[in-house]
Amino acid sequence: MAVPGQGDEGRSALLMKIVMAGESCVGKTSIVRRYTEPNAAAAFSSSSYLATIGIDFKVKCVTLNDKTVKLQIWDTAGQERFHTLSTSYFRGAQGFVLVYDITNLDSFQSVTSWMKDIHEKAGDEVDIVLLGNKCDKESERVVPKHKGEKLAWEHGIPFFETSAKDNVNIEDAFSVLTKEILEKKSWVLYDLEVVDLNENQLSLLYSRKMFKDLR
Ligand SMILES: Nc1nc2c(ncn2[C@@H]2O[C@H](COP(=O)(O)OP(=O)(O)OP(=O)(O)O)[C@@H](O)[C@H]2O)c(=O)[nH]1
Repeated sequence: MAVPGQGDEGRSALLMKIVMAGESCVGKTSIVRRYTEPNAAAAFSSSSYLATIGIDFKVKCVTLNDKTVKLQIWDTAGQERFHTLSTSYFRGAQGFVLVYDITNLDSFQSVTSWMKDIHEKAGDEVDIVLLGNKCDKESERVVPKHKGEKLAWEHGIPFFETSAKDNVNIEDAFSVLTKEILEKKSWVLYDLEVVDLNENQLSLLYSRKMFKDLR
């Protein structure tokens, strides 16, 4: 049986493009690191914050319904000056992790605008999971949990409160999202070959192949 993240990277696999979305500083990079890097906890030993410049992505292989699935997780920059660049990566995504910060009201109020961007660029059929991150900071909370639940319910999407810091609900959120994507009956997966052009930057060669029989 395939072991997630071990030894499957080189093999042709079903591929899902997942994009992180949400305002700056809500924790998108921290969530991706927590999910894809086993020792991500070390990242929280420092109080420094490095904004994502441009775009980055990580790859993680998981096994779903006995299929090896390569998750390509794009981490976009939330800063306004990168908005056009970030949203240009929405096209072709099958899933989105839309994040706000429970200690930042503006980040919650911008969720609807991010939803609009997602549907405009990626269509109405994409799967989205809404995360209220930094739930370890209960004393600084300004967005009640029920407001996040209500918003997610209005959009018909799953919702989790998460903490990248304490590793709360991160695995579950990605698991629910990837299962929803895989369960779509009329779904087409693209096999993308990721080419490492140099040590710092990655580019993509898209070789489109249809996978009709997913089960
Ligand atoms: N307490 C706490 N802090 C967090 C959590 N997630 C992220 N942070 C902190 O919040 C700050 C911003 O985190 P990032 O992951 O860089 O945020 P981002 O959304 O990727 O920001 P941009 O790159 O600007 O879009 C950093 O100082 C993190 O350490 C969390 O769950 N709990």
